[in-house]
Amino acid sequence: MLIAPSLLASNFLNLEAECRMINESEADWFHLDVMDGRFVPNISFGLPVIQSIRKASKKVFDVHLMIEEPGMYAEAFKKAGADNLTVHLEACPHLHRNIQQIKQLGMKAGVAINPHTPVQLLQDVLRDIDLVLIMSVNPGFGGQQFIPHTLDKIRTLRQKIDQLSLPVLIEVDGGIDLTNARAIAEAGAHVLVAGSSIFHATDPKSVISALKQADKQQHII
Ligand SMILES: O=C(CO)[C@@H](O)[C@H](O)COP(=O)(O)O
Repeated sequence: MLIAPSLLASNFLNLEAECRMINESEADWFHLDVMDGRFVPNISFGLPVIQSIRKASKKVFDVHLMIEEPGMYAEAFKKAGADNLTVHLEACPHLHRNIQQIKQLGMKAGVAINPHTPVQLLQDVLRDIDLVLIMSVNPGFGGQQFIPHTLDKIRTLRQKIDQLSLPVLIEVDGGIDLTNARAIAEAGAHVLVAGSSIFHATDPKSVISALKQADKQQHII
């Protein structure tokens, strides 16, 4: 199980310490949520912030673009330090072109889908991408409740990926904590994104370690 703490829930006044905590933890990726106030009704942070924290960590930078026209900025995010670049299916009328561009720039290509979007719509790009980001909340804000129907979407997608033997990771994002991580892992997720449950905890590193064991808990208990 890969763990990607979502920096959106971190203390922006003390980003250096938050980065240090992630570096010292068992987290695998930094999850970075970029919002434009158009595709989603919120504005977060962008290129200068990612460029700055790139100097503070060697971990994988997993950038989730909740923006319109992501193709206009793909090269800039590569230069800022993105390793994975994920665009929303709902924001991309030319999704295949966006995926090709991301891969040509040397990044892993991800496609995110909103809670109302069926996983079946990914069928014709599944062979071209490195990861699918299944949103388990409506994108735009941290601290929301996990939408239970997401579990069915994860199971359906995992079955398809296994059936085709594709090296595609399933990443799940929104409302994930220690109460639901095991169910999400059992449904077939490979990567868990968590914001509030990590950064609002008294001991964030131990939450990260516990989330990392989510797929093994049944053997521990
Ligand atoms: O992309 C998003 C929200 O749009 C997520 O990455 C959230 O930031 C996850 O935060 P929590 O739901 O874990 O607080």
